[in-house]
Amino acid sequence: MSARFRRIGVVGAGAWGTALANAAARAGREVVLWGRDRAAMEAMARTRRNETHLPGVEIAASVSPSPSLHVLSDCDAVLLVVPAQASREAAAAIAPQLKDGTPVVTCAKGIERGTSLFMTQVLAEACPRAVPGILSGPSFAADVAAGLPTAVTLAVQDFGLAEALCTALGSPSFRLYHSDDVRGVEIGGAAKNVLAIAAGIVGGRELGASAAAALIARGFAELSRFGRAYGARPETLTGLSGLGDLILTCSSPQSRNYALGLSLGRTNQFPPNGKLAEGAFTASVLVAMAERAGIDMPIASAVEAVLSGRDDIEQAIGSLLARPQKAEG
Ligand SMILES: NC(=O)C1=CN([C@@H]2O[C@H](COP(=O)(O)OP(=O)(O)OC[C@H]3O[C@@H](n4cnc5c(N)ncnc54)[C@H](OP(=O)(O)O)[C@@H]3O)[C@@H](O)[C@H]2O)C=CC1
Ligand SMILES: O=C(CO)COP(=O)(O)O
Repeated sequence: MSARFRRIGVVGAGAWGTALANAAARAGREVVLWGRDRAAMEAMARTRRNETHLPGVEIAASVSPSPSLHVLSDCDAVLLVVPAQASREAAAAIAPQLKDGTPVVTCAKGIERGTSLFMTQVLAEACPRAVPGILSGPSFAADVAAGLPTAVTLAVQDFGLAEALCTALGSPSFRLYHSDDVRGVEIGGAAKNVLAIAAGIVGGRELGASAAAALIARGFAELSRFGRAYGARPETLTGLSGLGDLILTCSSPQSRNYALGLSLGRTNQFPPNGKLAEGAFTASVLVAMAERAGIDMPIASAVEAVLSGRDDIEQAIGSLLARPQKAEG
């Protein structure tokens, strides 16, 4: 039993929040799962299911779903698991409840539009008394909830705290690697979502396995260039939260970002189900930040041009094929 992190708060009862609540319970923690929809949280407490966001999964006995923010006041650490663009609002809402110095680990993958801030920077502004961290890596909520083997990275500036949090939340099926490269971890998660939309387009247009592999390799070059410019360490970019998550998200229709691209590639239409694809919200801010830093990101730029309606899919694919790099890197 981790005496330091007995009680964990999970803020956001979507697919990933619910899966992480169960993972923390599996690690032996007492968990409160907060969601903003009172009726949904009451139903979750009663039925032990979250059929809206994570169907077919039983919520563990040591997870207490609640619509009340007060339940966070005696949490030893909090996971913030809402969409990237909602993170500021959610962090500000929980801030008055938390004890000074509570670790708050954001699990969102994106960059805030309007401010161009990474997720832990948003946290630092909206919840200044918390210690910010980030959890990211290749992990579908359904896989984690099913207890399938997954491995992700949790980064906090204080390496010892990162290690302690990993010990408290990890289990044999949910392996947590600790890091103090906060920026590197958050960049990987944000950038890979945009690149996965391009991978989906390539899949949807049936351009072949060779093109799919080229897209991942060249996408990784873009992610790495962006990461280097914004302070990521090389070993983080080649690790779980960078290359690892890029490979997962660029190769599986289970990914909502890939599925968005797949639909665009097949039918030129957005998918009808309206599921959260973070890359669609991150593309414009990622490309603008790349331009400001003087970085070439042709794949991300092609995605942004399609999403903003400037290019159709044929133009986007054409611009990718027409822009060979002089040298790799
Ligand atoms: N699903 C996955 O496999 C993984 C997801 N992630 C990341 O986790 C983040 C969340 O994704 P995921 O859980 O899948 O998304 P979902 O769409 O399943 O759930 C999002 C949840 O956030 C809640 N929410 C939205 N806005 C607010 C707000 N302003 N205040 C409070 N709660 C809010 C929603 O509430 P309501 O139901 O009321 O709308 C919903 O419960 C994303 O950044 C995603 O990239 C990371 C790894 C894996
Ligand atoms: O981040 C994820 C897996 O690591 C989930 O990917 P999607 O958000 O594209 O579904």
